[in-house]
Amino acid sequence: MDSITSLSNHTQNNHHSVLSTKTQNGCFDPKLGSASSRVAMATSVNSDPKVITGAAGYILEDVPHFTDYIPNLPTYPNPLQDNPAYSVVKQYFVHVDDTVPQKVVVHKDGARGVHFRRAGPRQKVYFESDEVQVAIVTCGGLCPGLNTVIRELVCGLHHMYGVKKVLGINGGYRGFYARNWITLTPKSVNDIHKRGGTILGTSRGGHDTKKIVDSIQDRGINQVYIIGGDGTQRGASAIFEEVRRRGLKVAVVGIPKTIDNDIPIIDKSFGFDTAVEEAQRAINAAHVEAESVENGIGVVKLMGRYSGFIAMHATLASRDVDCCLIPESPFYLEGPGGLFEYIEKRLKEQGHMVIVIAEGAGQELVSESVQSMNKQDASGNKLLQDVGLWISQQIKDHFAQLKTLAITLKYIDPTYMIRAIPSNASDNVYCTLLAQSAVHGAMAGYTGYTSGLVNGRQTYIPFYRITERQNHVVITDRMWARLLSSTNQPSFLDAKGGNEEKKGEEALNQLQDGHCSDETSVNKEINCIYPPAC
Ligand SMILES: Nc1ncnc2c1ncn2[C@@H]1O[C@H](COP(=O)(O)OP(=O)(O)O)[C@@H](O)[C@H]1O
Ligand SMILES: O=P(O)(O)OC[C@H]1O[C@](O)(COP(=O)(O)O)[C@@H](O)[C@@H]1O
Ligand SMILES: [Mg+2]
Repeated sequence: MDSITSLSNHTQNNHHSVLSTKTQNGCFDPKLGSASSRVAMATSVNSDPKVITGAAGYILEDVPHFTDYIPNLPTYPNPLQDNPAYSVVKQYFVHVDDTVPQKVVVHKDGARGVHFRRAGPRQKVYFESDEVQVAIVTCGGLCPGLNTVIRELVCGLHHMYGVKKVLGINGGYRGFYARNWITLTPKSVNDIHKRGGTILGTSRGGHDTKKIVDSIQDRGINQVYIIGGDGTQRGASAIFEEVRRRGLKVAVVGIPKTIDNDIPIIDKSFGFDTAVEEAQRAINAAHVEAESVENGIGVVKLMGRYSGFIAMHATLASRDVDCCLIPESPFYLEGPGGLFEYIEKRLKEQGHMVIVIAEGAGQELVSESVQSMNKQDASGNKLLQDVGLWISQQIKDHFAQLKTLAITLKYIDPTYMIRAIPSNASDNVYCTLLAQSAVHGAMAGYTGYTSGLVNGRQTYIPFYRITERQNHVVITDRMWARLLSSTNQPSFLDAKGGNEEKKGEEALNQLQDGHCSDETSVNKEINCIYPPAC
């Protein structure tokens, strides 16, 4: 990097928060804090971020490399240069200075802003093919495309780099030290992309980072591919730090998985399109049922614990939905501007209606009327109450009391159906590129990164940028405005509790703080209103 200079690491420490709740001996124990309290408790104990600055406000948030902590490593020519498929491709190897901007909307005098390292094959690699020993693990909830990523890691390593020793970890993180490992070959994974789930199995719940690294060391593993969501990537970051502390030449690579699309920075997560497509089937069914009777109401509950992306996109895609309720947009039932008033209006106008509700929506309302559970799952994620059932009952009770409008309500809950299926064609291509990019980076000596798509380009993103926050639908962005204008539903901003004022204040504060949402391209185009902050 000729033209750029490295920024003092000390000035960058504030970027780097570790979101793990660890016990003193390196275990992640979810009982020590909920997902949100974990964020609040974050302390900075990890290696410093690599931030490089250049002319005109250029910033590269770079990823670690073996050479940062292991001196005098030998390099080898990339075997792809002799591969007939790739050797003819002009500029197949990625230039060392290629980076990808986080924001594509720029202003004439604006700073160039944050960039990430472009993914892809490098001219030199840091492993000889027969030296490489790989472990692959899947953790957290299911997501369409997990098997495709596993397949393409195995096949990519084998066909592009001649790597033959690939092992699969059974049942998530704990499988590193508590289960037998599985040998993976191009033959054994040949058909797996046609199946939903993960052939490796998965799990939630705590694990012991030190035991995982012991086991990596004992088995001579030098590349670890970790497929999982926000919790998993936090775990991967801790594994990387331990590997680095021990000075091991082991590439720790994350591949972001989340059906909720709640991982920041990346355009969108794999399996998201498939899930939205599958959700259409439930919405169609709800629409058919609702349309077929007088004053029919169809309610569909979709996944989305803290982020309503699936509900928002399924609604926008379907055009049959009259109201979409997500965790980011509080709503209320009674009174002017409330849900009941809107339902009455829609039924009078068109005789039926469809409501899509994300599982994390309206949890505060459910807690008010049902005794709050405040429980967590094995990983410390909040366990939600069934808002779909709750809202269906509330609507039924309301119209039963009203007596002027007899409704028929059908509740459809396709929750697990949208994530337990194989990925569709476009997600399969996406999974392939993600897996191949992950492999190129590890072979080139990069480590401690998540492989992700940013503005349509494959990149390597440092773990701390992936784990520092969650991606949410920004209800002051254009995408949510598009949804409101497509469904004509109330914005629920004029709540009795002065909701409108509060929301307005929040939006203004975000702008005054210089906060620009860097959500996925799903709503990225909207980001900035005040150029200097971006
Ligand atoms: N804050 C954390 N720090 C370290 N590891 C974590 C953390 N949260 C979760 N994990 C680990 O990641 C795994 C998956 O986490 P989970 O939250 O269930 O799913 P996801 O990764 O899909 O969000 C768990 O088995 C757990 O051991
Ligand atoms: O029943 P499970 O397996 O805990 O999964 C339910 C949760 O999984 C999710 O799909 C998210 O999972 P991840 O955090 O693993 O991405 C949520 O939408 C849902 O609340
Ligand atoms: Mg998660």
